[in-house]
Amino acid sequence: MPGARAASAREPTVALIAHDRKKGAIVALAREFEPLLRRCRLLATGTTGSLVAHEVGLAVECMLSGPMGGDLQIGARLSAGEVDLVVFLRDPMTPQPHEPDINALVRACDVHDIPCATNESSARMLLRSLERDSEGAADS
Ligand SMILES: O=C(CO)COP(=O)(O)O
Repeated sequence: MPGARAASAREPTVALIAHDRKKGAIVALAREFEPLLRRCRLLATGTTGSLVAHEVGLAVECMLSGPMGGDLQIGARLSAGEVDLVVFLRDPMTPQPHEPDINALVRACDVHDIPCATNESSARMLLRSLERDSEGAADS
């Protein structure tokens, strides 16, 4: 996958983002993949990042909170080639005031062909794949 492109040259950068009703799910995912995520560079929107850092003890570079422009900041980093994988647990049941920013980030993933998981099952698949890639890189 495209994320593997950069994984061999440097540690992969993973962006973590979750809407409020998905905060518990992102913390659970971060706990589940903690050994992998510890070997990655992590970016996150503000509240998500603080929560993951506090609850799981991972080092996270926090952007602004999503509604204040954090999704756009991650989109800019991604467009500059600095993000390898995005986990964006969106809440499909709650309208968001910054819907255009959310769409812009998901669009940036499509424009730059960066894997983007928007639910927990797909996040697990992508993170497992990254895990396998990083184990392969460690073996070679
Ligand atoms: O709103 C978000 C993503 O669109 C998430 O932002 P926070 O992590 O700051 O809650």
